Formats: sequence, structure tokens, C-alpha cells
Amino acid sequence: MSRTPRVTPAIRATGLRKDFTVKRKAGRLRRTTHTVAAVAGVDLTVGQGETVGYIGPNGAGKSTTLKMMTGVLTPSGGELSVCGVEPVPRRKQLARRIGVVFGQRSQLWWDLPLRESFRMLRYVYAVPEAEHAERLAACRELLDLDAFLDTPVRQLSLGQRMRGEITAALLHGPRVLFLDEPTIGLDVVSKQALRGFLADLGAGGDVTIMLTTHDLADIERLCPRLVVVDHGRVVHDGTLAELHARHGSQRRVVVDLDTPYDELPHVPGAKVDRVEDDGHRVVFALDGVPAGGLIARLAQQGGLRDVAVLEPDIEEVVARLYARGA
Ligand SMILES: Nc1ncnc2c1ncn2[C@@H]1O[C@H](COP(=O)(O)OP(=O)(O)OP(=O)(O)O)[C@@H](O)[C@H]1O
Repeated sequence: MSRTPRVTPAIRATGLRKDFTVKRKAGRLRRTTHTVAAVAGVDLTVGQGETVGYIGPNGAGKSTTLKMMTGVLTPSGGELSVCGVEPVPRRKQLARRIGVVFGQRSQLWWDLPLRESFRMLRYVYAVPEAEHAERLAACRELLDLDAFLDTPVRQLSLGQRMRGEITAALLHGPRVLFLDEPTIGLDVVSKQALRGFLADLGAGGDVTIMLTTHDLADIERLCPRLVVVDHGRVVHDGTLAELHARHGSQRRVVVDLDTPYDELPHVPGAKVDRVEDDGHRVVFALDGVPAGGLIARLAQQGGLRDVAVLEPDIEEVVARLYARGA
């Protein structure tokens, strides 16, 4: 009898919790103790090779979750396994299987040229020379590192350092890559280049990517799956399209007219969202219907100068989702 092999998920969290005890001032001398539930029962399974965007408002518990997943913080409750092991007790083993890029912490040696940091990391992780050389050559090419390989890390620009950090996290061949705000502070060109690299890495399917970000363009470009957390709980787990569908996001049709219409046409599923520029611009919101019917009807009526169909705005839907959770 043949059996389908069971593939261990890259990450599995069940009822994951982290409580912090904090002291607050209550009067001149008194302090009271409170418990903050930073992560309040997260259930999450991430398959091998998936790219998941882990997003939420400030204080939602994203960094705390990533710190537990990378073995930095011990959970207060629930179960957690990353690459098949429990992170904190098996931290050493885990370190060889994961790569971590946390904006605030660097894994590079500040005073050494980038090239030397990479060489040191080969010894830290005991990576065979040929494997290391192959991965470094790929990163040099794809992340365009050559111009600053011999520059000390402290002299690198933020964008150059981030390319170095990502290389450093990949040189030992991790199965899961954790990225906390990888594009924060980068200029538009650097952001796009980094997103392109990460999108290709994710599409390759060998590395599972778990990414937190406040930059919604990162999500649109990189994350087929989106996990939204708020107050330490998962409030959405699915695709971006599902998030739009669930929250009633609408496509919009922006119509520019030569002369304003006396009466706006009625087309099922298309309602007037707003009228601007003394009637020269009309914005319709579509209730799940294609734009074709409305555009054909407008073309019949005449006087059409320009038409644009706008996809729903992720910023809008996420803002609404956060507001609802607050
Ligand atoms: N060491 C700590 N001691 C006490 N409270 C903490 C500690 N670390 C985090 N918290 C609290 O836990 C909650 C979640 O914090 P966390 O940093 O995980 O959120 P986040 O989603 O990563 O936020 P941001 O987007 O601002 O980085 C917040 O209320 C925060 O104040």
C-alpha cells in the first residue's frame, strides 16, 4: 500500500501566547502590576515554500510572534514548532535552519568589510566552502553587491546594508527566512529591487518566507497569503483577494466627460460613488460586476473622454480592518 508522505509544515503554532508583566504607576509611590497579552492565542500553519505576510497595526504582536518563532522569546502558552523543532529548547538546531533579518539588529560585523562578515558567517554556521561560495555568488549577482563588498559595514547606506543582511541570512541555506520590515527606510528604487529579489526567492519554493511589514506595497508584490493580527489575535488568514471580498472592497470606474450629463445612466451593479469637477468626472463603484456593461452604456450615451478602472485599494481595506478591531 502506498502512502503519501506527510510533509512537516515549516511553522505550526497552536494557541500560541505571550504575556508580559508590566508595572504601572498608580499614585506617587504605588505601582500596580498588569499583564499584557501581546500574543493572545495564535493558530497558524505555514507550509514549506509559502510566503506569508504577517501584518497588523502597531502593538498587534507581530514582533513578539516572530521573536518566539526564532527562539528569542519563550512562549507563555500554546505549542510552537518551526522547521520541526520547538524554537527555544532547540535554538542551536533551529539557527541552522532559519535566517533572520530584523531591522534593528545586525548580524554583520560593523567594522569589517562586508566580504569578511560573510566569511565569518561561513565559520559560525560551519558551511562547506563550495556551498557557501555558490550561495554568495548568487546573492552577489542578484543583489548587486560587488560595488561595496570591500566597504566596512558601518559605511554602507541603509539599502546596501539591507542587501548585505539578506545575503548574510541566506548563506547557510535556511529553510525559513524571517524578515521584520525589510524595506523600511529604503528609497523607492532600493525597495523595488529588494522586492524583486524576495519575490523570486519566494517563487523558487525552496525557502519559506515570513514577513512583517507596514508597507502595503510589499504585501501586494510579495505575499499570496496574508495573516492580519490585531490585539494578539489573527483576524484574517487568506489571500489579498479574499480580504477584499470579505470587506466589500469595490473596483472603481473613473469616467471623464467632455460635457457633464444631465442625467447619469443607471447600470445594475454600478453606483455613483462621487461626482467631481462640476460633473466632468464621475466615479462609479462596482458591486462585483465587470466594468464592461457600464463602459458600453456610457459609450452609447456619448461624450466620453477617458475611462480608468481602479483596483481596490489595499490601504483602504486594511485601515478599515484595523479600525474594526480597535
Ligand atoms: N518586553 C516587553 N515588555 C512588556 N510589554 C511588551 C514587551 N514587548 C512587547 N510588549 C507589548 O506587547 C504588545 C505587542 O508588541 P509587539 O512589539 O509584538 O507589536 P508589533 O505588532 O510588532 O508592533 P509594531 O508594529 O509597532 O512593531 C505591545 O502592547 C507592546 O507594548
